[in-house]
Amino acid sequence: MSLYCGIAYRRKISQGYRLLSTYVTKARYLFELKEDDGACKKAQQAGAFYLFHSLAPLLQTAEHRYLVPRFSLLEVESLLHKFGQDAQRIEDSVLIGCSEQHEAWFALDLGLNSSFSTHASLPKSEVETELQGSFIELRKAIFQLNSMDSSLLFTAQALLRWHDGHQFCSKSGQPTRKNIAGSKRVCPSNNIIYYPQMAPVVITLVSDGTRCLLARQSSFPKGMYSALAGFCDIGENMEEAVRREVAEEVGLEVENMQFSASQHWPFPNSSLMIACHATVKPGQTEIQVNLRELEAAAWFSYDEIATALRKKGTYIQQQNEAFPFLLPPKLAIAHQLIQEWVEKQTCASLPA
Ligand SMILES: NC(=O)C1=CN([C@@H]2O[C@H](COP(=O)(O)OP(=O)(O)OC[C@H]3O[C@@H](n4cnc5c(N)ncnc54)[C@H](O)[C@@H]3O)[C@@H](O)[C@H]2O)C=CC1
Ligand SMILES: [Mg+2]
Repeated sequence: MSLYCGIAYRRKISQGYRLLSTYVTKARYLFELKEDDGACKKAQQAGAFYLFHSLAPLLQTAEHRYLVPRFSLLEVESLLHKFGQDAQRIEDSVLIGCSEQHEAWFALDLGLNSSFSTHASLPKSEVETELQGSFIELRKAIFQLNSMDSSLLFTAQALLRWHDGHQFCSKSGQPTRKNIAGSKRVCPSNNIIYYPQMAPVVITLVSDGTRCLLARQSSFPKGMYSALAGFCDIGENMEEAVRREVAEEVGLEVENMQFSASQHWPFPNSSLMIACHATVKPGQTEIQVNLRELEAAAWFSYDEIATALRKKGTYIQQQNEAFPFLLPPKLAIAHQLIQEWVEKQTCASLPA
């Protein structure tokens, strides 16, 4: 091969003929299904369906874990038929992901009102018997789900809830129509497109260098304390929201902050949790709790937090034990912030 030809060959490779990674082909495949109703409908044929009833996922118990069954299109169609519903109800389903082999995954709620079939919801307990599972409230199930299942079910529940709450155009009042993937809804009278929204929420672990600040709302489980959190106001960036929320909730001024990670959190509605660490000015650490927002807030020492992190057992077991306070569940990004803080404190205390 001549030198030129070799260079041309290399350029050809660099111009995108190289093999795309599995992640890239998966992302592009899902994008195509969201944009092309025909492709999405075709993907349903060989796809798999997660079933919900009034936003509770169908789960099967196996020892101390929950399994999340998936059903083929044929199985879902025969279930609908068995309970006197037309297969058109499948158009209420939403695309929630796909496997590396491009098996598309959908979620379908059998309990919410259907915009496609006049029938009401399927009878919950009979469907549970038929499918040998139970529809379990997601917030209760998260403690016994693995992270991949919980992430998929979080997305599914958030999307199903969004469609259920956005059946009409907020401008014309006309019924809106979802696309096959459920990635948008359109008003046929004015062509306004509605996209599923997440509300941005900042969550901050405030430290004064040796202690961290945790707070609780009356709605939290008994004894649980968490990092400070708050919805971003319109027009605010993350930094401004952190400063405002800390000032509002505990009367302190944040000095520095450092982004940590983010998380989709579907409870009670879809929030995008933007997590960061923040420090307050040394000497300016006197908490003044805003009792309109919080039930309590306090500084916690490294030892108290490290001991709480070492607590074993389920949430309920921990609650029953006479333990001064509980930390958020591992799945919550608040727990990750607290874990990071303890690791940082541990490293800082090691001899140089
Ligand atoms: N995943 C995690 O680790 C954690 C998640 N969270 C979540 O963060 C969210 C915000 O926490 P809060 O302290 O309650 O927020 P917050 O401190 O902003 O107080 C809630 C109040 O914000 C107002 N608000 C403003 N925009 C809102 C919106 N888009 N939706 C609902 N209310 C809005 C309402 O008046 C509401 O009562 C909650 O949904 C909670 O579930 C909270 C702590 C930990
Ligand atoms: Mg808050």
